Parts: sequence; structure tokens; C-alpha cells
Amino acid sequence: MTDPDSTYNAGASVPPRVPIEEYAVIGDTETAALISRAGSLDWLCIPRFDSPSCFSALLGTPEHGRWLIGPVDEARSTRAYRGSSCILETVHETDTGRVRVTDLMPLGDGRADIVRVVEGLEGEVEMQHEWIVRFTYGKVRPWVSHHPGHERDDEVIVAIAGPDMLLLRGQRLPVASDGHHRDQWTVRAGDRVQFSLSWFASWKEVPPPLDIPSRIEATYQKSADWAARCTYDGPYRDAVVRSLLILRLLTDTRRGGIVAAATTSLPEDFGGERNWDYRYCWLRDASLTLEALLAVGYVGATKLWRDWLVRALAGDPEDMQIMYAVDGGRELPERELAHLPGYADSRPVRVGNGAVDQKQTDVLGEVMIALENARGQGLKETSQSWAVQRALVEDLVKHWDEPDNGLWEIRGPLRHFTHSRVMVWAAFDRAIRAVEQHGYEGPVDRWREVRDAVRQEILDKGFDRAKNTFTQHYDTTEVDASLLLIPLVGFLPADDPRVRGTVAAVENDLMRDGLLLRYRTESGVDGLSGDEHPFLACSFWLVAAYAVTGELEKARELMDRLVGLANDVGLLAEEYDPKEQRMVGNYPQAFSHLTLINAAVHLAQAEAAARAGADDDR
Ligand SMILES: OC[C@H]1O[C@H](O[C@H]2O[C@H](CO)[C@@H](O)[C@H](O)[C@H]2O)[C@H](O)[C@@H](O)[C@@H]1O
Repeated sequence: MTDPDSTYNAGASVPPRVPIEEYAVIGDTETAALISRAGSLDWLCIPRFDSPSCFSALLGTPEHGRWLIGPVDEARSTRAYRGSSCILETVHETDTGRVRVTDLMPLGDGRADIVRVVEGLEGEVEMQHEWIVRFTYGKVRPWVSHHPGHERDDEVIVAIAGPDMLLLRGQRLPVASDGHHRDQWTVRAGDRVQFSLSWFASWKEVPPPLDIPSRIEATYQKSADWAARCTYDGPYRDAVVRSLLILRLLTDTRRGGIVAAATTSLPEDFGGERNWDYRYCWLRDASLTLEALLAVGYVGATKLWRDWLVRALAGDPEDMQIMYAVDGGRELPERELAHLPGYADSRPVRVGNGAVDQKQTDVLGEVMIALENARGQGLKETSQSWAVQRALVEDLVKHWDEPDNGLWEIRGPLRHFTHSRVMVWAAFDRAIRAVEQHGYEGPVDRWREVRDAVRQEILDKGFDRAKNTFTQHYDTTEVDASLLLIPLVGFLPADDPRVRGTVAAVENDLMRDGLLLRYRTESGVDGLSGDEHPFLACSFWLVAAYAVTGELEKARELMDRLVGLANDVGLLAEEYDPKEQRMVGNYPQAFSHLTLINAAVHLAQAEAAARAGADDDR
């Protein structure tokens, strides 16, 4: 049996490696799985995004767990999501025939299942099936038993380890040998073989079998109905809708949290130490996600997250964290998993995230902007939701001038990051507007004082007159891509010469092969070894900055390039390596997809304004 993904073997000491962009994602809005083009499901944490994984080949080898259903022989494999859904359809064409594999996680039934359906389309194709379960991030071999059942469809394989149980059902189940389950069979035109994998707590009743055709139909409809509510009608609409579906997939719709990505430790630097766990809810990423959803008509999602926020932040405002578990839990200690070799030998593999204890003063600004946008679209504050915001803003009055780790979560010395200061300004600005424009109560005079003080401080200490640019922090002449947000959050108007100077400086210092870095790692600001690649969110910010400053051609050109970097099913990782032309970092990444949506919206607005201006001139 050949391993279909072994062609990517990068070297003898490195395990077979599938490029990140060769993966597609499926999900049920409580967790997600990554499946390679060849049909290997290499990553699954279940039942929640932040549960330990039971298939972890992504960060190791097949021995760390995977579920492969794919052709034995070499195949040309093409794939697409069915319409506006996350139902993945892969067609494998070999010299002898064609077969379609449909993969999904059914939506809306409160269960945790994966469905895989194999259909013969033409001729015959030899298929292989391999099921290797390793609980607890690839470490724990389960107790596996086979139950033949009375009818063929009743047959099940059960894998159990402590609290977790996985149940594989299907019309043709793989057979045990050496701790693996394997099968090989011929699929002929017209054949249809269905498999389902169900997770459940091992002390609970076994869930009944799924009615697979009706679950597929219901999942498709639910997704398509949700996508149809998108009000955006401008350029790059398909990419916008796919990005929305990915943001939806990364939202835990039962608990309300929004995770930054579906994975941990996909490296920012292949072979390096910049490997982080993104399966948590950052207040920053979640707020920006909401802004993107609100910009294209999704107000309902805001209520879900606002209620999550109120629950997560309940308590003393001093204890506010920058990130939480999807259910609002606070304990996310960072630890290293020594038994996993890491993607492309990038070690350590980490779970939990040390950034949880960091001070990131920008966060409240992002939260307040998102909630103001929601108010603007009619979301009414509850007595608790405004009380929480007011308490947090009051707490910021005490700490606003302290240095922090900044939005890039640097692990070097704390600094007065200009972006953090701008977001402090935004937090007070939006709080004041809530009082002035929406009639909520608050000590608005005190807030005005701080807003004006921080503004003046930024203009005095965060702006380099000689270079006509804002700087990354108060003690440097370096720039940072986050400065592009200055006009976008309304700190200064887009036509201010200081904004134009900053856009030019960022472009000049941070552009690599036409894409944008977050900052220059050579400056040593982040306290980490190694380097990183252009950051896609920053590149999308540049599109938005070009759009608002009237550089429409540059905006279009960069947006075309960026949208073109998405893989064949429209997914983006955190970063992109233009030299090797491959995705880098955790995947799929909410930050990249939400900034794609915002960039498209800014560009559409700027182009519409330019057209209106041209009409007026006629
Ligand atoms: O680059 C170092 C940091 O990388 C991660 O943070 C990044 O991802 C976060 C989630 O998308 C995002 O909010 C943050 O702005 C990014 O810098 C990682 O989580 C950090 O622990 C790490 O220091």
C-alpha cells in the first residue's frame, strides 16, 4: 500500500509532510478537522476545538493517528466545497476510474460526528482505508474492539481511552492488524459506501446511527441559508463568502467563543520555535471577527459573542485576560508536547498559550469598537453588558499609560507600543460615544481627559518627525504594520500627511516580495530566535489603507494577489512564504480571513466613492 502523502518527504530525518495548503477543513462549529487532498484526516480535536487531538499526524507521523480514505494508485485529485457549505467533495481520478469522497461534520444536532461517503463515478478505483486512533495528542493507544452486529450496517469498531470513546460505523469496516485498522477494496461506478465516526463521553449511552443522506442535506441547507444572508455585493464576493464560512466554522456556536485557528503549532518558521496554540478565543481576534461579520450583515453573531464576553469577563475587571478557552475558561497554561516531532520538525509543539498572562492594552479598544458597531446596527445593550464595558473602561483609566506586550504578543521587554496606545484612545473614544450618542451612563469627563491625554502622547512620542511616520513603539525608529490601522479606527483622517507618511514607511520597510511583514524581526523586539514570513492580515490591512488613502490601483493589485494566494478551496493560513510559494502558520486563520473581508469592503466603498466622484464631475 503506498502512502499517498509520502511524495512530500522533505528529507530522511523529517517525517512525510503535506504542505499546509494541501489541507481542507471541515467543521461542525464546535470543532474542526483537516483532511489532505489524498484523503488523510490528519488533525482532529474532539468534541471541542481545544480538546486533545485524537488524530495528530499533522504534527507527527501517521503513527500519531490519522484516518485515511483514498485511492491506492496515483491519482489526479480535485476538490471543492459543495456550494456555500463546508461539505468537502474530492474527486480522485486514476488510470482505471473516478471516485468521489464527500467529507463533512454534520451541523446542528449537538453531536460530534464525521461522515465520509465514497461513491464510484466511473470505471473502478482501488481504495485504501486506514484508521489509527491515538488519543491525547497522539500519545495514548486506545482499547479497540470490533462488534460485528446483526446486520452489515450494525457493525462498529469502538476505540476507548478514559473519558473518550470513538465509534466507527460503516458498510465495510477496516480490519485490525498491529494496532492499526486497514482495508483495501475496489469501488465500481455506482457503488456507495458510507462511514461515520462519532465521539462521545465513554460513560454515556452509545448514540444511534446517523441517517447520513438527510444529515448531509440538512447540513448543506443550514450552511447555504446562513451564507445567503451576506449583504456584501462587491468585488471578490466568492472569497468573502468563503471567508465568512470559515469564520462561522471557527465560532463555537454552542458556547459563543471564536477561536483564532483550528490548529496548534503549525510553524511561523519551518524548523523553528515559533509554534503556538491558536485554539482559543482571543478578545482581539474575536472582536475583529465580529467587525467583519457586522460589515456584511451578520448582527445575530454579535449577540452570541457579546453574551459570551459578558460571561467570560464577569468578575473583577483587573482580572480580564486577553484570551480565554471557548467556554470562557481562564486556565490555558502553555506546555510542550515532547512526544510530537512537530510539523516539518518545528519544535516544540505547544498546547495552551503563555500569552494568556500577557498585558495587551489594545484589547479593550478592539472590544469597544466591535460593540459600538453592533450598537450601530441595533444590538441593544443589556444592563450587564454596558456595566461590564463601563467597569473595564474605568479600569483602563488606572492603567492606560503602562507598557505592554502589544498586539503581536512579543516575548521581549514590555514597551509603549504605538498601536496599543491608539487602541487605548479608541476604547475611550467609543465609550464616550456610547454615553453621548446612545445615552448610557458613565463618567464621561474623566474619559475625555484620558482620551485627549493619550492622543497627545501618541502624537508627541509615537511619531518620528524626521521620517514622517508613526513608529512601532516610543523608543524606536522601526515601523510596524499595525500602524496602518490609524486611519481605519479614526485616530487620524486618511488624508492626514502623517498617515500618508506612515503608509509609505510601512510599505518601504516591511514589504517582502510584494507582501507585508508585521515588523522586522531583526530588531529583536519580540525576544524570539528565527524569522517569520509576510503576515497575511497585515497585507490585507495594506489593501484597506491604500483604499482609504485613495491609492485604488495599488489596492486592487495587492488584493488580486492576496486573494490568489488562497488554496483551491479558498483557505488561508496566518502567513505566506513567497519564495517557496507556500502557506505558513496556523490554519485556517480567522485573522487572515476577517481581514480579507474588511479589505474587500473598504475597497468596494472606496471604488464606489471614486465612481460617484467621477459622475459628479461630469
Ligand atoms: O508571534 C508571536 C505570538 O504569536 C501568536 O500570536 C499571534 O496570534 C494571535 C492569534 O491569532 C494574535 O492575536 C496575535 O496578534 C499574533 O501575534 C501566539 O499566540 C503568541 O503566543 C506568540 O507570542
